[in-house]
Amino acid sequence: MTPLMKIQPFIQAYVQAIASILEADVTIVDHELIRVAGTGDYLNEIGNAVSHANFFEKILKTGKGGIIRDVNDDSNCVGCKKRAYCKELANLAYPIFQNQTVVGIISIIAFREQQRKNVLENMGKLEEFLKYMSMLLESKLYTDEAKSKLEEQLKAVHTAESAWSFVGDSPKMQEALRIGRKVAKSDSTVFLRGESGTGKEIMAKMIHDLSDRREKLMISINCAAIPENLVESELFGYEEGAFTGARKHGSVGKFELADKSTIFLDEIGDMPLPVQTKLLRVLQEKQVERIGGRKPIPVDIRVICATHKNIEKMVAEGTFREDLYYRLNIIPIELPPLRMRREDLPALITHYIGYYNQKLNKHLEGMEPEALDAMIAYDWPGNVRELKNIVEYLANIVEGTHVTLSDLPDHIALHGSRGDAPRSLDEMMSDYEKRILMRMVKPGASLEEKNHLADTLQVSRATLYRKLKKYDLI
Ligand SMILES: Nc1ncnc2c1ncn2[C@@H]1O[C@H](COP(=O)(O)OP(=O)(O)OP(=O)(O)O)[C@@H](O)[C@H]1O
Repeated sequence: MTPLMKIQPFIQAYVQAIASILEADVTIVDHELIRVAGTGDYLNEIGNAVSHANFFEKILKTGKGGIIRDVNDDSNCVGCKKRAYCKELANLAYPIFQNQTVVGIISIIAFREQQRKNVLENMGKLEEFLKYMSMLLESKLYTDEAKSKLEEQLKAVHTAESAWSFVGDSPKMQEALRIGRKVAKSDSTVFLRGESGTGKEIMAKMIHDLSDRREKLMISINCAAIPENLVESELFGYEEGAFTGARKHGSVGKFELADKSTIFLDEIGDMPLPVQTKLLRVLQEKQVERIGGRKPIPVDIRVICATHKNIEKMVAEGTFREDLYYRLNIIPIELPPLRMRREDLPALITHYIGYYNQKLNKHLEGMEPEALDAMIAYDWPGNVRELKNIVEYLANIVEGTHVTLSDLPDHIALHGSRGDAPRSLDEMMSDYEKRILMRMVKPGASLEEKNHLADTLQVSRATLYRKLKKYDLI
C-alpha cells in the first residue's frame, strides 16, 4: 500500500475541507497514479487509475508543480486517451513529498467555466496554497511513519520479553493478584506500590493484558530514567520549532502513542513538579497539548503508575502534588517484598531454573537442601529481580544437576545451615573457608599456581597445603 493510501480516510476528509473553502474540486493521487481522494465527479473514482498520465508523470518526475489551462489546447494533454471526453477545464497541481521523494500529487480542478476563470485569475495564490497543503500532508506522513516505526520497535521489545507470568501463592501475593485481575476491565487509575524488583511492571502488564485495551501496546515510561528537562517532551510531544534542537516535523509524545491503550508511568515519584501539573491536566481533561502546539489532542488512555518511594511523605514535604496524588491513588495495589513472603521462594526458584534451562540450554534440576535453606534465609533486598539474576548466574556456572551451598555467592551462602542442628562458629568458618578454596584452586592446578595462591591469600605454603588436604581438594 502506498504511503498516501495508508492514510486515505484522513486525506479524503482533508480534500473535502479544502474543496469547500476554494469552491473548486480537489483530488489527490499517489505515485502509482491511483486516485486516493477526490471531490465532485471524482468522489466515485477513488481507487481507480487516473488519466492525465503525461501531466502527472511529469510532476512525479520533476518534483515541480504544473498547470493545464485548457484541456483542448495544452501540450500536457497531447496523447491522452481521454482528451476527447475529458470533463476538466483546468488543473493546477503540486507534488506531495515524503523524505524528499514525490509520493503523490494534490490538484485543484475546474469542471465549470467560472471555476476555470477563478483558478487562472488566482493562480499565484492557489499555487502557494497548494504548496502549504502539500507541506501539511508531508508532516502528517512523517508523524504517522515515526509513530508506526516506534510502535514496531516497541512491539519487538514486547515480544522479545516473555509474557508476564506471576509466581506466588503467598496470601499477600494472592491478594495483590486478586485486586489486579478484578480491576483490569475498568479504566480506573491503578497505583502500584512496592520496593524495587517486586513485580510492579509485570503487574501493570498483566492488568493491561487482561483489559479490553490489550490489542494495543502498553506504553511504558520510566520517569526516573529520563533527564528532567526531557520528561515533558517525551510525555507530551512537541511541534516543530518548539525549542532549540526540536526535530523537524516535531515529535509524538507517549500519551498520544498510548491513545486507546494503557500508559505505565514507572517511578512517578521522580516526575518533576511542572510535569506533574501538566499530567494532572491531561487526566482531568483527557487531552494533551504538545509543547509549542496550539490545539489540544484528545486521548483515550488508562493510566497505571508505580513508585517505590514514600509518596505520602513527598506530599507532606511538598515535592509531590496532593491533588495529583488523589487523582492517581484510586486503586492502590501493594506488592510485598520477597522477605515478607519467603514461602514464595521455592516456587520462584523452580520457575526461574526452568526459564534459564530453556534459555541457556542447561539441565539444572534443583537445589541441595542446604543451598535452598540459604536462599530462603537471605533477605533479598533486590527482590525478585535479584533472585532472577542469581538463578541466571547459577544456571551458567553449576556443572552438576543440583545447586550446592558452595555454588552460591558468598553473601547468600553465609545464610546457609546444615540440617536442623545449630552449628558452631568453627563449623561455619570451615564451610566458608572450604568454599573460598574451592573457588580459587582450579582442578589440576600446578605447584607454581598453588604457591602463587598462598602468596595471594597471605598464608604460608604449608598452611595452604594443610587446608587443601583437610577439605579433600588435593
Ligand atoms: N511474582 C513474580 N513472578 C515471577 N517473576 C517476577 C515476579 N515479580 C517480579 N518478577 C520478575 O522480576 C523482575 C523485576 O520485576 P519488575 O520489573 O516488574 O519489578 P518492579 O517492581 O517494576 O521494579 P522497579 O521498581 O525496579 O522498576 C522482572 O524480570 C519480573 O519478570
